[in-house]
Amino acid sequence: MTPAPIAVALDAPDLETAAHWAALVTPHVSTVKVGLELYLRYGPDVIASVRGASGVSVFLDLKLHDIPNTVAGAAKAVARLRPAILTVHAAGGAAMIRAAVEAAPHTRIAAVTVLTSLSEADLGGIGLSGPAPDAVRRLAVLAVGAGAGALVCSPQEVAAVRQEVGDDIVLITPGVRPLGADSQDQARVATPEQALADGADLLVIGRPITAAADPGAAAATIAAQLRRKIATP
Ligand SMILES: O=C(O)c1cc(=O)[nH]c(=O)n1[C@@H]1O[C@H](COP(=O)(O)O)[C@@H](O)[C@H]1O
Repeated sequence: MTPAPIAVALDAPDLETAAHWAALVTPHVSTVKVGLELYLRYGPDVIASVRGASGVSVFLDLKLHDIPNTVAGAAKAVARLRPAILTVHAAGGAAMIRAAVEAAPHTRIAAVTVLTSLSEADLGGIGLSGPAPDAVRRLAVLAVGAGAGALVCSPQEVAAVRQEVGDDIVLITPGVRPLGADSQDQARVATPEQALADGADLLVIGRPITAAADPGAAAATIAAQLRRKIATP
């Protein structure tokens, strides 16, 4: 069966747990995501551990955000690990995004627009006034212009971003919660089915899968729902 377009966020405190989750979910999903918690604790070895024998795509979520020269060096340092996707913050600006794209030519650079944990009130607090979709669209256009091949936004903006950037850009949505699930620290959320219907290519899902009693079964259930949605849109 084709794996569902889900990146499971392996936000685990230790490598054994992350590798265990990865083994449980990889029959059902296309991608696993390594974030700051694991990478800062274990470094490059973590990539091979979660990739395992399955050869699942690895999404390295380091959300780089610094001056272009520093980001170029960081992107080059991790490019040799051949992650399928590497994140940078779009707010780092066009030159920074371009530096990452040039430094990691075999990795898709995904620009994070506005974190899904930020509400409209939070945006005002950091000086990004106006509705979240406006800021997301602005940053999306800037990032694509700088060569980003993927964008990260919430499912609430994905339809608008798709309209803005067309079909060639991979749209990635965290902030995904099955119906009735706790949104926790996520502010701009939608269900997996809605995210897919609105044009997301890859859904990032962490705790709704990894905190389940059986992460493999949780991943299989969401994957089956998405496959049904793909078959009968
Ligand atoms: O870049 C990301 O993956 C990301 C961007 C964003 O705006 N919001 C966001 O939640 N994420 C990541 O997506 C994952 C969401 O996890 P859950 O909230 O547990 O589903 C975490 O690993 C976050 O670091």
